[in-house]
Amino acid sequence: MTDIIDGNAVAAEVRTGLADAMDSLADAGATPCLATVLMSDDPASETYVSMKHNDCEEVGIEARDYELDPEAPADELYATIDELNADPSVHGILVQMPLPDHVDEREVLRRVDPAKDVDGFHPENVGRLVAGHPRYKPCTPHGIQKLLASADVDTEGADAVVVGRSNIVGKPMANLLLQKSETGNATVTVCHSRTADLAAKTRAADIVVAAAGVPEMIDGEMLSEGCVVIDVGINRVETDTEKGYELVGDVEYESAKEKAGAITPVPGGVGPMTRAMLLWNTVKAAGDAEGVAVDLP
Ligand SMILES: NC(=O)C1=CN([C@@H]2O[C@H](COP(=O)(O)OP(=O)(O)OC[C@H]3O[C@@H](n4cnc5c(N)ncnc54)[C@H](OP(=O)(O)O)[C@@H]3O)[C@@H](O)[C@H]2O)C=CC1
Ligand SMILES: Nc1nc(=O)c2c([nH]1)NC[C@@H]1CN(c3ccc(C(=O)N[C@@H](CCC(=O)O)C(=O)O)cc3)C=[N+]21
Repeated sequence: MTDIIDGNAVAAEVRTGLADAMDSLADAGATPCLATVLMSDDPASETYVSMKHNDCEEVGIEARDYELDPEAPADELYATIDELNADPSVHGILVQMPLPDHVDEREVLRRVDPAKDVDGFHPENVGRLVAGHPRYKPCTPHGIQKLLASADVDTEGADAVVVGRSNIVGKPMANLLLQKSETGNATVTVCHSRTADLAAKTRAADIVVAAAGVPEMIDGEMLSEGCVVIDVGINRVETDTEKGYELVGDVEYESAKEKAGAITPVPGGVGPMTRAMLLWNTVKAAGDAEGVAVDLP
């Protein structure tokens, strides 16, 4: 029987598990606060930001919403970040990606105070992760670690293939799996659009993490019997339905499910975990900033 890894359920456990830390912070008179900054009118980005606000409300994190006109000068965004960096009541800052073309994304990532960088994208936090002493793990790979643990997947000595080498998913995922730690110790191969024979790599893998952004590119033929499949892809594919689109992953779910020992669905797999780990990082940020020891799930 294939184990369908339920991201909604594991994410709900993470949110419930944050209650102890929230209590410790409340005892110290502190309320964690996340500021989200949206400079886009892309409907998907708007949906994600509003879901993040709902999540915050559920666990008692204060969420502040900053919205900038996508046509506004980049300096306005930089000034907003500076203001949030300087505000001691803000513990975490999330600048929703992608940003308009005229904004220098690298400048944005450098500009966020690394102590408030709950995405884990600042070069200092990236360096700490690679060096093996992370402060904030990027939410998607961190969430995937929790999903693997929930399904009792032993990464030690496993052959893991990560498809995709982006700074927000592929690279940090590969680094975490490689880490000399309980949730690492895998032998990691990172594939990308120039990989010569992707199917040969994925077929040799015990764990496949698909994060390419190409709908259903990995099918059952490309997988070995009993492997673990983590589908990060969130692709909107047009349909005749009322919504006008359907979400599909980077994995062809039906054929992959026949081969896999465990698999994450889309939606309801990695996505909810990304949001849950954002809360986790925000509570950690608040604990660090307020000098309160917090017990995190
Ligand atoms: N579930 C969640 O919480 C999240 C989901 N996502 C989703 O995950 C997917 C990936 O996101 P992100 O990492 O930001 O994407 P990027 O577009 O930044 O990176 C995609 C990576 O996949 C590689 N790639 C593209 N096509 C192929 C191919 N045919 N074969 C092998 N590799 C390929 C690219 O290679 P190259 O470097 O050579 O161009 C690149 O390294 C998207 O669908 C995104 O929506 C993203 C973040 C969070
Ligand atoms: N600074 C920044 N940090 C991010 O973490 C970040 C970002 N920018 N830009 C975009 C990507 C994408 N991302 C998702 C998070 C949750 C779902 C999610 O919750 N998905 C639900 C479905 C959502 C729906 O219904 O549309 C699911 O898979 O079940 C998806 C995608 C975070 N990202």
